[in-house]
Amino acid sequence: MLLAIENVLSNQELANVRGLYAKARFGDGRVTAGELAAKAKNNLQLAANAAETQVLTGIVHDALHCNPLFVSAALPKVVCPPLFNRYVPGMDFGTHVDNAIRISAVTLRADVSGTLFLSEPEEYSGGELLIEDTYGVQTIKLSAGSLVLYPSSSLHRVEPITDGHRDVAVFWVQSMVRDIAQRSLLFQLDASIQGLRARSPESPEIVSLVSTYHNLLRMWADI
Ligand SMILES: O=C(O)CCC(=O)C(=O)O
Ligand SMILES: [Fe+2]
Repeated sequence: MLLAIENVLSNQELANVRGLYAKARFGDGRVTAGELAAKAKNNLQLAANAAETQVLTGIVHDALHCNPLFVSAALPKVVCPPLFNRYVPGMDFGTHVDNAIRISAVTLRADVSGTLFLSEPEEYSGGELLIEDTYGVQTIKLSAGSLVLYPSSSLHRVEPITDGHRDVAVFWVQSMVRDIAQRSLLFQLDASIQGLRARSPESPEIVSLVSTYHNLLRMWADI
């Protein structure tokens, strides 16, 4: 399941993040890449111990956990501290699949990968995120403050940047529901319940659908 979520960061949060990016000093992105990804990865990254990293991590984590669509789609058990990346002209990230296990301040199994866009699409050329999913290759370039989520098992790449710079925060989620098909069903069911609630709040079926949602979650979730 590939899902774009708009306006995950408010204008104020985005301005704060961009202010911190403007002050930050970036190093080589390969320091956190696994053996295979290191060959493909060609970008800049904020060090985990840089002064700005902790503040940025707090802003992104808070925004994610407050976003009902993110919570419903990812059913997060653990979200790793994001990597704060910048791509300048000539940089790219070749085709790869993300490591199954991410080891950082927290160790997790990567079920869901996320890119939170911090630059506007018109601020750089190239730099599309290409993700192979069941329906073919999807090309993603979202507005600043928006997010794409995709299964960590997907092959993906970032096309070379030819002008400007592409700032993103990338992160991985270990989901309470490991199985992607089960997670997708729960997401669809939750979306239907929210739609029904909005259109017809008095529907007696809501109680039974919510019960079904929770009973499926009880059956499938590991916490
Ligand atoms: O920059 C992106 O959108 C994705 C980067 C990526 O694939 C990675 O860091 O593993
Ligand atoms: Fe990746």
